[in-house]
Formats: sequence, structure tokens, C-alpha cells
Amino acid sequence: MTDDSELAGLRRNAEGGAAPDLYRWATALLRRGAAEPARAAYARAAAQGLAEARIEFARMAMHGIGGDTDLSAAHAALDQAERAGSAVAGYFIALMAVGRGDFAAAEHDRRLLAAVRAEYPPALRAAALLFGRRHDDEAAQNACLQLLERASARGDAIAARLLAERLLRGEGCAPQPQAAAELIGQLRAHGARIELPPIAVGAPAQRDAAPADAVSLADAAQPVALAPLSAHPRVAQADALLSADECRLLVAQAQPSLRPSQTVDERSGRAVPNALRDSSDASLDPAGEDLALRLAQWRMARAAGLDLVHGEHLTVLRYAPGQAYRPHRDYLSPQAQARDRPQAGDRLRTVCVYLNAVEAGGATEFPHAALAVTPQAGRALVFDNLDADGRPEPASLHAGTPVLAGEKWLATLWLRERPYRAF
Ligand SMILES: O=C(O)CCC(=O)C(=O)O
Ligand SMILES: [Fe+2]
Repeated sequence: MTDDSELAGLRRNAEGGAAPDLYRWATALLRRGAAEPARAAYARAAAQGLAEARIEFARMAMHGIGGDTDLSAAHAALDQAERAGSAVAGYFIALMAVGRGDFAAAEHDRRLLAAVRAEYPPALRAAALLFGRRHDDEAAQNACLQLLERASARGDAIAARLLAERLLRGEGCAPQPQAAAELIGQLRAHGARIELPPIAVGAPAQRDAAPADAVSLADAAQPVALAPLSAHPRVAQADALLSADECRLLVAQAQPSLRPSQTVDERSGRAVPNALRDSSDASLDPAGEDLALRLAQWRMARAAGLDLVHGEHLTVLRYAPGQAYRPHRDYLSPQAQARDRPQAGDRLRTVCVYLNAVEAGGATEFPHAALAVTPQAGRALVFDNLDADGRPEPASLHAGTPVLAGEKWLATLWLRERPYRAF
């Protein structure tokens, strides 16, 4: 059957108006890039009470796909689906709460737990990473490994890769290189090539937030301890902001979309090779963000004293030996601001998290402060791009110095003065 005859068949079925047929047709439309009619068809199936359709409609409405962003419609659809028993809908309600920092509440813990019990892989993965943050707690480390295993058994390749890394390095268990190699072999056989640099992060400063056996989103909401490095420009650092699992998650999620770095040409508005940096980078699409990734980004935003809604799309950079980010400032030109959500204002702060330790080179330098920060996995660097009056701060000049050996992985979140994201 050709693609078109398949679509025509699905459309004929959908004309009957039954929710499962509408759902299948919508999914086929979406796969072909026809977002608007897909959203409308999901909405019709959702109106008949089909949980999957309510969730897909909600996802399109929250991200403004196939129509305007409509958070209240998204919430209404998710609420209905949750009340009708969908644990996945509850997972998305918790996910939406992350943007404004409203997630560390018992109702969201209950939602996450329900989605874990329903074996929903993104929930299993998020819960695993929450338990994984509790370094000195053997039961929590065990729970982390078991949840990663359950997610991989459900086909979550990234969870499988994170599990392999823990087995290889003996994190939360005795080292099991053989089991790790087998897992990686299975992933490769299925076409999932995820290459991770060696990543090790020490224990984060953690206060005990919840009983050891309960999954708790409060584990992600621990206060961030910032160490000031310079007053002018304002630069600070927070070690172990992200866990080793989270650093690996960011590398793994960015890998498939890494491209040679480009910038948008001010005059033409077109993407051109970037004269400032010769790294590769990937911008992670918020529509594909899962709970674990959003929690990691929220922590990054919190390190800057802001909520995730201020964050642009997370960028992950990879520098090979010889590659660098020449001296630059992160604030935007008026044209760049006008082009990309002007209501959000300029880039107030930048948060960079090193995702691995670089063999040699790759420090971030601030010439005006005579400061060089050494990459270390999980370490966050926070700096202001604007002065106290909100004007561009020239002293915020900084550079990623050339990598001399090994590779450097970095995640950057540029945070605007006012909310940039809807949630
Ligand atoms: O690679 C670095 O150390 C700096 C990165 C940077 O300046 C940025 O992402 O804006
Ligand atoms: Fe920068």
C-alpha cells in the first residue's frame, strides 16, 4: 500500500466519526506534517473521551502545534483524562508544573507514582533520576537501577544506556562490565548508538526531603548553593548541580541532533556558519522534553534565581580538540530580540553546565575578571549579561577556550528577563 492510499483509507474510516479511527487518522496526519487537521481530529476524538486523544490534543495545545498555544485547553483535556483514570495524563500535568516551579507537591508525587506504576517509560526514567540523586542512600540507588531497568525493558533506549553506564562504573551497585557490554550490544543491534564520555559527579549537597522509599519531586527542588567567583562581571558557580545521570541524559538526548554550530545572520535572518564558535550543537525542542529533562533544566534556571519559563531552548554543545568559542557576549541585538519573542526581553543571565571533565583545555574565561573556570561534570556556571539597570554589560565578555585533548560537552540555558516559554 502506498503512503497516500493508506492515508485515504484512514480518512475514510475516520469519516465514520468513531474516536479510535479519528485518533489513527490524526496520528497519520501528524506524521506527514499536517498538524492543523491532526489537532482538529484529536480534538474530535478527545470529545468522545478517548484518553490518548485527549493527551495528544493537550500536547499540541500546550506547545502551540497545529494552532495557538492554549494552556487552559491543554489542562482541561489532561484533567478529564486523568479523572477517567489515565496516569499518563497525570504525568503531563506534573510536567507542565515544572516551568513555574510548582511541581514539588504531594499531588504531583502521586501523579508521578501512578505513571510509574503504569510502567510509562518517561515516568520510570524521571523517577529513576530522582532516586539516583540520593547518593548515600542504598535503597534509593537500588530503586534507581530497578526503574532504569523497567524503562529499558519497555524500550527506552536512553534509560538502557544510563543503566549500562551505572553497571559499567559500579554506581549504586558492584561494577558489572559484562552486563553493561551486553546492554550496549543490544542497543547497537537495535540501531541505537549512544556514545557517552566518562562522566563522574560527586554527591550534591542534599537535605533529606522524603522517606527513602517514596519517589519525591522535592529531590529535584533542593536549594542551589552558589559560590560567587566575581562581583563585576557577576559570575558564580554551583558544583554537582546536575547528577551524573542527568549529564548523561543531556548528552544522549542531544546526540541525534548535533550539527555544526551556526548563528543567525543579522541582515538576512539566515543560519550561517558561526565565526565565533566551531563546536557542534543541538537545540532541544521543548515539544520533545520529558519530565527528567525539564527537571534538570529547572535546576539550571534556579541556579540563576529564575524559573524555567524564562529559559530559551536548551542548547547542548560539543567541542572536539582544537574547537573553541571565541570571546563574545550573550546579550542580544535589538534585531535578534525583535525576531524571537520580544516580550521576553533580553538575555538576563546565562547558565552553563559542564557535562564532562575535559582532559585538557576548554576552560571558560572571563577576561574582565581574570577568571578561568575549569570544566567539571555537573558544575554550573552562572553569569549576568545585563547590568543592574537591565542594560547590556560589556564586562560579561567570555570565551570557551580551545579544547586541547578529549572532548567538552556543555549545556547552555539562556534566560530572558521575562518569561519566554508558556509553561
Ligand atoms: O564553552 C564555554 O565554556 C562557553 C559557552 C558559552 O559562552 C555559551 O554557551 O554562551
Ligand atoms: Fe556565551
